[in-house]
Amino acid sequence: MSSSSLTVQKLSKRYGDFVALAETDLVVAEGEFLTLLGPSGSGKTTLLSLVAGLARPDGGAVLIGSDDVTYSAPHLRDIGVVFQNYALFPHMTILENIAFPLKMRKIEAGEARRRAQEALEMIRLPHIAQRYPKELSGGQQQRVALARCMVYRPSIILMDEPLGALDKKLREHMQLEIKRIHRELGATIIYVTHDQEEAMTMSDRICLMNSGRIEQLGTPGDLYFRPETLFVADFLGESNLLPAKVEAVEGGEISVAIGAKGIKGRALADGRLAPGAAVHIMIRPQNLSIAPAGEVDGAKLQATVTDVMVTGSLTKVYMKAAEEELPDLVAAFPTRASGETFRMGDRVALAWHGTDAVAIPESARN
Ligand SMILES: Nc1ncnc2c1ncn2[C@@H]1O[C@H](COP(=O)(O)OP(=O)(O)OP(=O)(O)O)[C@@H](O)[C@H]1O
Repeated sequence: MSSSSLTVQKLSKRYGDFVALAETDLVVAEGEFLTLLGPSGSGKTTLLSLVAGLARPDGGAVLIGSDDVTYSAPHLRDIGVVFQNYALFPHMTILENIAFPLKMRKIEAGEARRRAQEALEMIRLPHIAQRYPKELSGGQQQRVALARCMVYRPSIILMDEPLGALDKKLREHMQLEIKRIHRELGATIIYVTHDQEEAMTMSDRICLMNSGRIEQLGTPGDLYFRPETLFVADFLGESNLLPAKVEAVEGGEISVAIGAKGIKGRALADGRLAPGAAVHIMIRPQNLSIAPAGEVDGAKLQATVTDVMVTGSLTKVYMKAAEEELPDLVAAFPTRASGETFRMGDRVALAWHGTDAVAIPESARN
Protein backbone atom coordinates (compact mmCIF):
# COMPACT_ATOMS: atom_id res chain seq x y z
CA MET A 1 0.00 0.00 0.00
CA SER A 2 1.32 3.48 -0.84
CA SER A 3 2.95 5.53 1.87
CA SER A 4 0.31 8.16 2.62
CA SER A 5 -2.82 6.05 2.56
CA LEU A 6 -4.54 5.64 5.90
CA THR A 7 -6.09 2.41 7.12
CA VAL A 8 -8.23 2.12 10.23
CA GLN A 9 -8.96 -1.44 11.34
CA LYS A 10 -11.58 -2.33 13.94
CA LEU A 11 -10.68 0.86 15.79
CA SER A 12 -12.78 1.55 18.88
CA LYS A 13 -12.98 3.92 21.83
CA ARG A 14 -15.08 3.90 24.98
CA TYR A 15 -15.39 6.45 27.75
CA GLY A 16 -16.50 4.32 30.70
CA ASP A 17 -19.57 2.45 29.41
CA PHE A 18 -20.14 4.94 26.64
CA VAL A 19 -19.09 3.83 23.16
CA ALA A 20 -17.72 6.95 21.45
CA LEU A 21 -16.46 4.90 18.48
CA ALA A 22 -17.73 1.38 17.75
CA GLU A 23 -15.37 -0.99 15.89
CA THR A 24 -14.67 0.97 12.74
CA ASP A 25 -12.94 0.08 9.46
CA LEU A 26 -11.95 2.79 7.00
CA VAL A 27 -9.43 3.12 4.17
CA VAL A 28 -8.49 6.57 2.90
CA ALA A 29 -6.52 6.52 -0.35
CA GLU A 30 -3.32 8.47 -0.91
CA GLY A 31 -4.16 12.03 -1.98
CA GLU A 32 -7.86 11.63 -1.18
CA PHE A 33 -9.95 14.38 0.43
CA LEU A 34 -12.27 12.60 2.85
CA THR A 35 -14.76 14.43 5.05
CA LEU A 36 -16.19 13.14 8.31
CA LEU A 37 -19.70 14.50 8.62
CA GLY A 38 -22.37 13.80 11.21
CA PRO A 39 -24.39 15.20 14.09
CA SER A 40 -22.77 16.51 17.24
CA GLY A 41 -21.44 13.65 19.36
CA SER A 42 -21.37 11.12 16.50
CA GLY A 43 -17.65 10.36 17.00
CA LYS A 44 -15.92 12.49 14.34
CA THR A 45 -13.40 14.13 16.68
CA THR A 46 -12.86 10.84 18.50
CA LEU A 47 -11.89 9.12 15.24
CA LEU A 48 -9.60 12.01 14.27
CA SER A 49 -7.91 12.04 17.71
CA LEU A 50 -7.20 8.31 17.49
CA VAL A 51 -5.67 8.75 14.03
CA ALA A 52 -3.58 11.71 15.24
CA GLY A 53 -2.45 9.83 18.34
CA LEU A 54 -4.04 12.32 20.73
CA ALA A 55 -6.13 9.55 22.31
CA ARG A 56 -5.52 5.82 22.86
CA PRO A 57 -7.95 3.34 21.32
CA ASP A 58 -9.49 0.45 23.26
CA GLY A 59 -8.91 -1.84 20.29
CA GLY A 60 -7.97 -1.95 16.65
CA ALA A 61 -5.18 -0.41 14.60
CA VAL A 62 -4.17 2.69 12.64
CA LEU A 63 -1.84 2.22 9.64
CA ILE A 64 -0.12 4.84 7.53
CA GLY A 65 0.84 3.06 4.34
CA SER A 66 1.82 -0.31 5.82
CA ASP A 67 3.27 1.10 9.07
CA ASP A 68 1.31 0.36 12.21
CA VAL A 69 1.27 3.66 14.15
CA THR A 70 -1.53 2.78 16.60
CA TYR A 71 0.66 3.44 19.62
CA SER A 72 3.22 5.84 18.11
CA ALA A 73 3.59 9.32 19.57
CA PRO A 74 1.74 12.02 17.56
CA HIS A 75 4.93 13.72 16.28
CA LEU A 76 6.25 10.41 14.92
CA ARG A 77 3.21 9.85 12.69
CA ASP A 78 3.91 12.08 9.67
CA ILE A 79 0.50 13.62 10.30
CA GLY A 80 -0.31 17.34 10.45
CA VAL A 81 -3.24 18.60 12.49
CA VAL A 82 -5.24 21.84 12.10
CA PHE A 83 -7.95 22.54 14.65
CA GLN A 84 -10.54 25.27 14.89
CA ASN A 85 -8.66 27.08 17.67
CA TYR A 86 -5.56 27.77 15.71
CA ALA A 87 -3.43 28.57 18.79
CA LEU A 88 -0.49 30.35 17.21
CA PHE A 89 2.28 31.26 19.66
CA PRO A 90 1.52 34.92 20.55
CA HIS A 91 5.11 35.91 21.36
CA MET A 92 6.54 34.62 18.06
CA THR A 93 6.40 36.36 14.67
CA ILE A 94 4.40 34.67 11.93
CA LEU A 95 7.61 33.41 10.29
CA GLU A 96 8.81 31.97 13.62
CA ASN A 97 5.42 30.36 14.19
CA ILE A 98 5.56 28.63 10.84
CA ALA A 99 9.21 27.62 11.21
CA PHE A 100 8.55 26.16 14.67
CA PRO A 101 7.69 22.59 13.57
CA LEU A 102 10.92 22.55 11.52
CA LYS A 103 12.95 23.74 14.50
CA MET A 104 11.40 20.88 16.52
CA ARG A 105 12.55 18.55 13.78
CA LYS A 106 16.10 19.95 14.03
CA ILE A 107 16.13 21.53 10.58
CA GLU A 108 18.94 24.10 10.25
CA ALA A 109 17.70 27.68 11.00
CA GLY A 110 18.41 29.22 7.56
CA GLU A 111 16.73 26.33 5.76
CA ALA A 112 13.76 26.50 8.20
CA ARG A 113 13.30 30.22 7.46
CA ARG A 114 13.45 29.61 3.72
CA ARG A 115 10.81 26.88 3.91
CA ALA A 116 8.60 28.95 6.21
CA GLN A 117 8.74 31.83 3.72
CA GLU A 118 7.79 29.38 0.96
CA ALA A 119 4.79 28.22 3.02
CA LEU A 120 3.74 31.86 3.50
CA GLU A 121 3.76 32.27 -0.26
CA MET A 122 1.63 29.18 -0.61
CA ILE A 123 -1.07 30.72 1.64
CA ARG A 124 -0.60 33.99 -0.30
CA LEU A 125 0.52 36.07 2.69
CA PRO A 126 4.23 36.64 1.93
CA HIS A 127 4.19 40.19 3.36
CA ILE A 128 3.17 39.33 6.95
CA ALA A 129 6.29 37.36 7.98
CA GLN A 130 7.37 39.84 10.65
CA ARG A 131 3.95 40.50 12.18
CA TYR A 132 2.61 38.93 15.38
CA PRO A 133 -0.57 36.80 15.52
CA LYS A 134 -2.63 39.52 17.25
CA GLU A 135 -2.02 41.77 14.24
CA LEU A 136 -3.84 39.35 11.91
CA SER A 137 -7.52 38.80 11.16
CA GLY A 138 -9.16 35.47 12.06
CA GLY A 139 -8.93 34.28 8.47
CA GLN A 140 -5.26 35.20 8.19
CA GLN A 141 -4.50 33.40 11.46
CA GLN A 142 -6.26 30.33 10.15
CA ARG A 143 -4.18 30.42 6.98
CA VAL A 144 -1.01 30.70 9.07
CA ALA A 145 -2.12 27.66 11.08
CA LEU A 146 -2.49 25.85 7.77
CA ALA A 147 1.00 26.95 6.68
CA ARG A 148 2.46 25.82 10.01
CA CYS A 149 0.93 22.41 9.47
CA MET A 150 2.04 22.17 5.82
CA VAL A 151 5.58 23.38 6.28
CA TYR A 152 6.97 19.97 7.18
CA ARG A 153 4.99 18.35 4.38
CA PRO A 154 3.13 15.70 6.34
CA SER A 155 1.65 13.12 4.03
CA ILE A 156 -1.65 13.15 5.95
CA ILE A 157 -3.38 16.30 7.21
CA LEU A 158 -6.25 16.17 9.70
CA MET A 159 -8.50 19.20 9.96
CA ASP A 160 -11.17 19.49 12.66
CA GLU A 161 -13.67 22.24 11.79
CA PRO A 162 -10.81 24.48 10.64
CA LEU A 163 -13.20 27.11 9.27
CA GLY A 164 -15.83 26.92 12.01
CA ALA A 165 -14.96 30.32 13.50
CA LEU A 166 -14.99 32.25 10.22
CA ASP A 167 -17.84 34.16 8.61
CA LYS A 168 -19.55 32.71 5.55
CA LYS A 169 -17.68 34.68 2.91
CA LEU A 170 -14.26 34.02 4.37
CA ARG A 171 -15.19 30.38 4.89
CA GLU A 172 -16.03 30.00 1.20
CA HIS A 173 -12.76 31.67 0.24
CA MET A 174 -10.79 29.38 2.58
CA GLN A 175 -12.56 26.32 1.18
CA LEU A 176 -11.10 27.19 -2.22
CA GLU A 177 -7.67 27.84 -0.68
CA ILE A 178 -7.68 24.48 1.08
CA LYS A 179 -8.70 22.70 -2.14
CA ARG A 180 -5.91 24.49 -4.04
CA ILE A 181 -3.33 23.57 -1.41
CA HIS A 182 -4.63 20.01 -1.42
CA ARG A 183 -4.05 19.83 -5.18
CA GLU A 184 -0.60 21.38 -4.95
CA LEU A 185 0.63 19.23 -2.04
CA GLY A 186 -1.09 16.01 -3.04
CA ALA A 187 -1.55 15.25 0.67
CA THR A 188 -4.23 12.96 2.02
CA ILE A 189 -6.76 15.09 3.91
CA ILE A 190 -9.29 14.06 6.52
CA TYR A 191 -11.59 16.94 7.25
CA VAL A 192 -14.27 17.28 9.92
CA THR A 193 -17.17 19.63 9.42
CA HIS A 194 -20.74 20.23 10.56
CA ASP A 195 -21.47 22.03 7.34
CA GLN A 196 -23.13 19.79 4.73
CA GLU A 197 -22.52 22.15 1.85
CA GLU A 198 -18.85 22.37 2.74
CA ALA A 199 -18.69 18.57 2.83
CA MET A 200 -20.49 18.24 -0.50
CA THR A 201 -18.33 20.75 -2.36
CA MET A 202 -14.90 19.84 -0.99
CA SER A 203 -14.80 16.07 -0.64
CA ASP A 204 -13.86 13.18 -2.87
CA ARG A 205 -15.81 11.02 -0.42
CA ILE A 206 -17.91 11.71 2.65
CA CYS A 207 -17.98 9.42 5.67
CA LEU A 208 -21.30 10.09 7.40
CA MET A 209 -21.17 9.14 11.07
CA ASN A 210 -24.01 8.42 13.46
CA SER A 211 -23.76 7.29 17.11
CA GLY A 212 -20.11 6.24 16.92
CA ARG A 213 -20.34 4.31 13.64
CA ILE A 214 -20.08 4.87 9.92
CA GLU A 215 -23.60 5.18 8.56
CA GLN A 216 -22.55 5.47 4.90
CA LEU A 217 -19.30 6.10 3.05
CA GLY A 218 -19.35 7.32 -0.55
CA THR A 219 -19.04 10.22 -2.98
CA PRO A 220 -21.18 13.29 -2.26
CA GLY A 221 -23.45 12.17 -5.12
CA ASP A 222 -23.79 8.66 -3.63
CA LEU A 223 -24.89 10.02 -0.29
CA TYR A 224 -27.21 12.65 -1.70
CA PHE A 225 -28.91 10.62 -4.42
CA ARG A 226 -28.34 7.03 -3.21
CA PRO A 227 -28.78 7.13 0.56
CA GLU A 228 -28.81 3.63 1.99
CA THR A 229 -30.69 4.53 5.16
CA LEU A 230 -33.37 6.98 6.22
CA PHE A 231 -30.83 8.65 8.47
CA VAL A 232 -28.64 9.54 5.48
CA ALA A 233 -31.61 10.69 3.37
CA ASP A 234 -32.80 12.89 6.21
CA PHE A 235 -29.43 14.24 7.28
CA LEU A 236 -28.22 15.45 3.89
CA GLY A 237 -30.35 18.24 2.46
CA GLU A 238 -34.12 18.29 2.19
CA SER A 239 -36.06 15.29 0.98
CA ASN A 240 -39.53 13.87 0.58
CA LEU A 241 -39.80 10.48 2.26
CA LEU A 242 -42.97 8.58 1.41
CA PRO A 243 -43.87 5.27 3.07
CA ALA A 244 -44.67 2.65 0.42
CA LYS A 245 -44.84 -1.06 -0.45
CA VAL A 246 -43.04 -2.61 -3.42
CA GLU A 247 -45.57 -4.08 -5.89
CA ALA A 248 -43.34 -5.23 -8.72
CA VAL A 249 -39.72 -5.18 -9.79
CA GLU A 250 -39.39 -4.53 -13.54
CA GLY A 251 -35.95 -4.13 -15.02
CA GLY A 252 -34.25 -1.07 -13.57
CA GLU A 253 -37.36 0.25 -11.82
CA ILE A 254 -39.92 -0.81 -9.24
CA SER A 255 -43.54 0.11 -8.94
CA VAL A 256 -44.79 0.95 -5.49
CA ALA A 257 -48.03 1.64 -3.65
CA ILE A 258 -47.69 4.78 -1.52
CA GLY A 259 -49.44 5.33 1.80
CA ALA A 260 -52.70 3.81 3.06
CA LYS A 261 -54.50 4.48 -0.24
CA GLY A 262 -51.82 2.70 -2.25
CA ILE A 263 -51.17 5.56 -4.69
CA LYS A 264 -49.15 4.19 -7.60
CA GLY A 265 -45.61 5.43 -8.13
CA ARG A 266 -42.26 4.36 -9.51
CA ALA A 267 -38.70 4.41 -8.24
CA LEU A 268 -35.29 3.06 -9.13
CA ALA A 269 -34.80 -0.63 -8.43
CA ASP A 270 -32.53 -1.70 -5.61
CA GLY A 271 -31.11 -5.22 -5.58
CA ARG A 272 -32.24 -5.63 -1.95
CA LEU A 273 -35.95 -5.27 -2.76
CA ALA A 274 -38.61 -7.85 -3.58
CA PRO A 275 -42.39 -7.44 -4.00
CA GLY A 276 -44.07 -6.91 -0.63
CA ALA A 277 -41.07 -5.11 0.91
CA ALA A 278 -41.82 -2.04 3.02
CA VAL A 279 -39.80 0.97 1.84
CA HIS A 280 -39.61 4.74 1.89
CA ILE A 281 -39.49 6.46 -1.47
CA MET A 282 -37.10 9.40 -1.40
CA ILE A 283 -37.54 12.25 -3.88
CA ARG A 284 -35.37 15.37 -3.67
CA PRO A 285 -37.34 18.66 -3.86
CA GLN A 286 -35.88 19.62 -7.26
CA ASN A 287 -37.02 16.28 -8.71
CA LEU A 288 -40.65 16.75 -7.72
CA SER A 289 -42.55 18.59 -10.45
CA ILE A 290 -45.39 20.75 -9.26
CA ALA A 291 -48.29 22.32 -11.17
CA PRO A 292 -51.77 23.66 -10.43
CA ALA A 293 -54.14 20.76 -9.65
CA GLY A 294 -55.35 19.02 -12.78
CA GLU A 295 -52.51 20.27 -14.98
CA VAL A 296 -49.92 17.52 -14.59
CA ASP A 297 -50.04 14.45 -16.76
CA GLY A 298 -49.47 11.35 -14.69
CA ALA A 299 -49.79 13.28 -11.41
CA LYS A 300 -49.30 11.01 -8.45
CA LEU A 301 -49.96 13.14 -5.40
CA GLN A 302 -52.33 15.99 -4.62
CA ALA A 303 -51.40 18.61 -2.06
CA THR A 304 -52.15 22.09 -0.70
CA VAL A 305 -49.46 24.78 -0.55
CA THR A 306 -48.66 25.84 3.02
CA ASP A 307 -45.63 28.08 2.44
CA VAL A 308 -43.51 29.49 -0.37
CA MET A 309 -39.88 30.55 0.07
CA VAL A 310 -37.88 32.33 -2.60
CA THR A 311 -34.19 31.80 -1.85
CA GLY A 312 -32.79 33.83 -4.76
CA SER A 313 -32.02 31.20 -7.36
CA LEU A 314 -34.54 28.62 -6.06
CA THR A 315 -38.21 28.79 -5.14
CA LYS A 316 -39.25 26.25 -2.54
CA VAL A 317 -42.87 25.28 -2.12
CA TYR A 318 -43.93 23.53 1.10
CA MET A 319 -47.13 21.47 1.00
CA LYS A 320 -49.50 19.32 2.98
CA ALA A 321 -50.41 16.11 1.17
CA ALA A 322 -54.11 15.42 0.52
CA GLU A 323 -53.60 12.03 2.19
CA GLU A 324 -53.51 12.84 5.91
CA GLU A 325 -51.00 10.18 6.86
CA LEU A 326 -48.33 11.24 4.39
CA PRO A 327 -45.62 13.61 5.62
CA ASP A 328 -45.40 17.24 4.53
CA LEU A 329 -43.85 17.73 1.09
CA VAL A 330 -41.42 20.15 -0.50
CA ALA A 331 -40.72 20.94 -4.15
CA ALA A 332 -38.09 23.29 -5.56
CA PHE A 333 -37.60 24.90 -8.96
CA PRO A 334 -35.51 27.73 -10.43
CA THR A 335 -37.09 31.07 -9.52
CA ARG A 336 -38.88 32.52 -12.54
CA ALA A 337 -37.88 35.95 -13.78
CA SER A 338 -41.56 36.87 -14.07
CA GLY A 339 -41.95 36.33 -10.33
CA GLU A 340 -44.76 33.86 -11.09
CA THR A 341 -45.10 31.34 -8.30
CA PHE A 342 -47.58 29.50 -6.10
CA ARG A 343 -49.59 30.94 -3.21
CA MET A 344 -50.55 29.57 0.17
CA GLY A 345 -53.74 27.55 -0.14
CA ASP A 346 -53.21 26.64 -3.84
CA ARG A 347 -54.21 23.11 -4.73
CA VAL A 348 -51.38 21.42 -6.61
CA ALA A 349 -50.49 18.13 -8.27
CA LEU A 350 -47.11 16.45 -8.03
CA ALA A 351 -45.25 14.01 -10.27
CA TRP A 352 -41.76 12.56 -10.65
CA HIS A 353 -39.73 10.32 -12.91
CA GLY A 354 -39.08 6.82 -11.61
CA THR A 355 -35.38 7.38 -12.22
CA ASP A 356 -35.42 10.34 -9.80
CA ALA A 357 -36.88 8.41 -6.86
CA VAL A 358 -34.93 6.05 -4.63
CA ALA A 359 -36.38 3.28 -2.47
CA ILE A 360 -34.90 2.85 0.99
CA PRO A 361 -35.75 -0.48 2.64
CA GLU A 362 -37.64 -0.21 5.93
CA SER A 363 -35.14 -2.62 7.46
CA ALA A 364 -32.46 0.05 6.94
CA ARG A 365 -34.26 2.34 9.39
CA ASN A 366 -32.19 3.55 12.32
N1 LIG B 1 -12.98 12.69 27.22
C1 LIG B 1 -14.23 12.29 27.12
N2 LIG B 1 -14.88 11.74 28.18
C2 LIG B 1 -16.16 11.30 28.07
N3 LIG B 1 -16.89 11.35 26.95
C3 LIG B 1 -16.32 11.89 25.87
C4 LIG B 1 -14.97 12.37 25.88
N4 LIG B 1 -14.67 12.82 24.64
C5 LIG B 1 -15.79 12.64 23.90
N5 LIG B 1 -16.77 12.07 24.62
C6 LIG B 1 -18.12 11.70 24.13
O1 LIG B 1 -17.98 10.91 22.98
C7 LIG B 1 -18.98 11.23 22.03
C8 LIG B 1 -18.35 11.53 20.70
O2 LIG B 1 -17.64 12.74 20.80
P1 LIG B 1 -16.92 13.41 19.56
O3 LIG B 1 -16.22 14.63 20.07
O4 LIG B 1 -16.12 12.40 18.86
O5 LIG B 1 -18.15 13.83 18.66
P2 LIG B 1 -18.19 14.74 17.37
O6 LIG B 1 -18.91 13.97 16.34
O7 LIG B 1 -16.83 15.23 17.04
O8 LIG B 1 -19.09 15.92 17.88
P3 LIG B 1 -19.04 17.49 17.56
O9 LIG B 1 -19.55 17.60 16.16
O10 LIG B 1 -19.98 18.07 18.55
O11 LIG B 1 -17.62 17.94 17.72
C9 LIG B 1 -19.77 12.41 22.60
O12 LIG B 1 -20.98 11.91 23.13
C10 LIG B 1 -18.88 12.93 23.69
O13 LIG B 1 -19.63 13.48 24.74
